[in-house]
Amino acid sequence: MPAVRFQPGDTVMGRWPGSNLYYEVKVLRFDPKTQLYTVIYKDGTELELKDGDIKSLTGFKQGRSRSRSRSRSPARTRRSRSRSPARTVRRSSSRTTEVRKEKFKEVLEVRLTPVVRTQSENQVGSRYNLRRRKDQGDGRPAELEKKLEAILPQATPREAVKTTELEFGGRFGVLFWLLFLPVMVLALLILCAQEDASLLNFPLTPPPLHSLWDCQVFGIVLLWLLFQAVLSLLPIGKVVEGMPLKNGKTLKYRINGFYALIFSAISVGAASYNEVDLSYIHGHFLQFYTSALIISILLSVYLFIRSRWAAVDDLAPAGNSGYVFYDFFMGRELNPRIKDFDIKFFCEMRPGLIGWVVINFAMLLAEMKHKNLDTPSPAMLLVNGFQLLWVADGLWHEEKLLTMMDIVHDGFGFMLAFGDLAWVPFTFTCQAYYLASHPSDLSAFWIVAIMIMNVVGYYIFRKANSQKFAFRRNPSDPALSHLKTIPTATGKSLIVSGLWGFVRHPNYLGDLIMALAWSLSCGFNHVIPYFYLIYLILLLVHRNARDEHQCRKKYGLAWGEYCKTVRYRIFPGIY
Ligand SMILES: NC(=O)C1=CN([C@@H]2O[C@H](COP(=O)(O)OP(=O)(O)OC[C@H]3O[C@@H](n4cnc5c(N)ncnc54)[C@H](OP(=O)(O)O)[C@@H]3O)[C@@H](O)[C@H]2O)C=CC1
Ligand SMILES: CC(C)CCC[C@@H](C)[C@H]1CC=C2C3=C(CC[C@@]21C)[C@@]1(C)CC[C@H](O)C(C)(C)[C@@H]1CC3
Repeated sequence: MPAVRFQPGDTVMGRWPGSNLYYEVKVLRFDPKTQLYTVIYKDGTELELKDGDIKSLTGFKQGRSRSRSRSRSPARTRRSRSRSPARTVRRSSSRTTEVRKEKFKEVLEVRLTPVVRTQSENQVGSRYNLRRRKDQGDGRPAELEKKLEAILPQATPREAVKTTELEFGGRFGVLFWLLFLPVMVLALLILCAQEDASLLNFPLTPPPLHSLWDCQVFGIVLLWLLFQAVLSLLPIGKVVEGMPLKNGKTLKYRINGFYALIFSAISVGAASYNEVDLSYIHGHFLQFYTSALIISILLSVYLFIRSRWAAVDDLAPAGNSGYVFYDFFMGRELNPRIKDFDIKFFCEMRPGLIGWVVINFAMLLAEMKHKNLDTPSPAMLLVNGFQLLWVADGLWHEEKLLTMMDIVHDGFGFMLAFGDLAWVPFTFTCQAYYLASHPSDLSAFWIVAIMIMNVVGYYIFRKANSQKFAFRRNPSDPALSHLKTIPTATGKSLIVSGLWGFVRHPNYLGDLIMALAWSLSCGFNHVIPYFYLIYLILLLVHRNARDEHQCRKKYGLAWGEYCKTVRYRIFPGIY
């Protein structure tokens, strides 16, 4: 075990996680169990750092002066301030490499700007705002980093950081979820199909095997996945870069989800026009679910096995505890790819999400067929319309997913594979599945009220998400100049006015209002159509807790101040 190099109270240079920037920090404590130092930055942010991410002040300064004495031009002497020793140590190769590295350091050099805020801005007084010099958010550092990677000798392989904070009930909790979630979806579908869909009427005998398995259905599901994969690979739509990874590199993604939706709609429409009976999906729904479940399990096993060969930098921070079931559930690899095909991004946005809309349409046809209707019921039309809008919106804004926790932080394991391929298409469709065989007679008043509710929810959801995305992309956008913000030590600010000043997650609130509108469309006869709403409340409350935990770590005191300014989490009036 390595010796403890620093003591509480020592002032050292600490690397800012995920970057090559070093700031002066004070050591607060060392945890021998996790081998992590808790350090405090000048703005009060507390973080846990590995030994390798801490340099002694003297070593750091020596590194700096060594590099200064080697510099020839005064300009370079000026630039060599706040230089990372890690980079100094690496400087052993040719002169050309050195010159290129100097250029790179210039970009990474940081500036400490005291931020003085006014009385009206919550009396914060002065503090430091750390910004990358010359990085105006135009992607130049990432590009330079890539060039640098290409010219530098390979760095010593790093060890993966072990996941110590276990979520979802830890190693035993995930065992429960692994078994419970697939069974719960099955139970939900069985109940939905019953004439009396009351919870009290749940059949106690298990369903016969033939109602769960059909080779043809399995083949159709595979074909659907293949069809969506081909659509995702079509050279249509722009190619964008994702968020920088731990090693500073970025991955490229083709954004063509909305085209895929249109192609899929045309294909399904053409099939229906040519008398392909889509209500087949309704009649074989359990078999479709079992097929999707099996595929998600096989995919998770494949992902787990291939993660053994993944590079340290490609591992997700949350899925590397060393406990097999935990890591299998959470996912070890962050962005598993086969060549340029990103499996996680594909699964999140395509087969399940577009499948959801197709299944809804199949349920609409099944309702008309079974109830001998010339037109679908108003409730079925509302559910189909609302959910199509939600899916189309998601695919239209597909690029924004690249900044979300699921892509940036979570590994791709059973939770997301099952969630994307089985949970989304078979539980999110539960309202349409329910309506296909249960009536919901809505009065004109209710129809209008539900439509208004969905419009209000959608407005809040879209405005909040778009505002945050636009602000993150360009905080100095004149269109956003009316927003009040709180600066943080990372250089990013937090919006504290408008929707983001009303509650801390207005986008969740909007999503929940929409979910309520969808459920209300199904009437009050049974609780089953409210499943989606209940799931979303639980998921978003939990997600909110996870996100706030991450933000507290990232933003330290500034986050605490944000919480004091914007007191409610998701629901106004509830802390
Ligand atoms: N139907 C479903 O099953 C689900 C739907 N969703 C929906 O997806 C959407 C996105 O959700 P999700 O990714 O969880 O969360 P958010 O889009 O809310 O992202 C949270 C992040 O936003 C940034 N942030 C938080 N507060 C502020 C602020 N005041 N100002 C600026 N930035 C802030 C922080 O990241 P940073 O500072 O690093 O930028 C934080 O980590 C939501 O609308 C949600 O309803 C989500 C999950 C499931
Ligand atoms: C198995 C579980 C109990 C939970 C699984 C959860 C996942 C299915 C969802 C977690 C977050 C999601 C999001 C979307 C789809 C569902 C999952 C993966 C989303 C990509 C759908 C499209 C939206 O527009 C969105 C806002 C981008 C969604 C983001 C979160």
